[in-house]
Amino acid sequence: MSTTLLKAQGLVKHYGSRTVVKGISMSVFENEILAIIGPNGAGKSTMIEMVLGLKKQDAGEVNYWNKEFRKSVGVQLQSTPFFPGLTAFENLQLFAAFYKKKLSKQEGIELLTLCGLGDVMKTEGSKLSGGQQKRLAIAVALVHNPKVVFLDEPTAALDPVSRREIHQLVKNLHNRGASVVFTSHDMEEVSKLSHRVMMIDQGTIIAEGSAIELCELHNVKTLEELYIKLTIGGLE
Ligand SMILES: Nc1ncnc2c1ncn2[C@@H]1O[C@H](COP(=O)(O)OP(=O)(O)OP(=O)(O)O)[C@@H](O)[C@H]1O
Repeated sequence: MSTTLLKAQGLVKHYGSRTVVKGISMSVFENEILAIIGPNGAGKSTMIEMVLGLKKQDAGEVNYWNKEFRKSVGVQLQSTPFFPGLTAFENLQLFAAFYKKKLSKQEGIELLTLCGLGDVMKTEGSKLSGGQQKRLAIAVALVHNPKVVFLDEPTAALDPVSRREIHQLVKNLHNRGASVVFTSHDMEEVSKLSHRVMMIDQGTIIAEGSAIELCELHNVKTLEELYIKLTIGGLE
């Protein structure tokens, strides 16, 4: 039985009169790749932000495997603001300092190269292309060698080769023992990468299990078919 690294129970979030997360419970286990999927506006990012303590929930609680969890969690949100005037490398150094980690030049070069930014280390972070900024956000999420990494749409807006590189990066993180929680709208990517899938619609979990289990259970061939079946009731 794997260790539970994080357990969220009964999370609720209201915005004005709208309830966008309606009592979601979730766990993250050691060394798993968990995909959170669902339509735009389903509540995925809000859920992740509450789990990370970046947004305050209106009800429910989140427990981590230890009180110092922030030191062991890496986060790439959908948009990461980089510090103006600082290069990609300097941004990475600055984020490392937030985690009280001294980043050697060699470590910084290796991480940026791993994230496909070897050629643009000296370019100002805020002037990188959209896809490169996404990669820098992922590098920042990994700078302190975290045990759990949350990646919110890590491959959105990336070209096909860059996507594959991010897939490899996720596999590498898993191989070195980390857990990865990611969101994506690419069902093929989710099927290939994840061990477990959590499908959210309108603020509630509508399916949970491995992609294979879920397809068998709902008698469909692909996760995309399942997604369509469960979220809009199937195509005629
Ligand atoms: N700060 C906010 N104020 C008001 N409404 C918000 C706020 N943040 C999010 N919402 C609303 O909450 C709902 C859930 O948003 P969320 O970003 O969690 O969805 P998502 O599942 O991550 O969507 P996507 O796939 O498009 O990223 C949406 O209807 C969104 O408009």
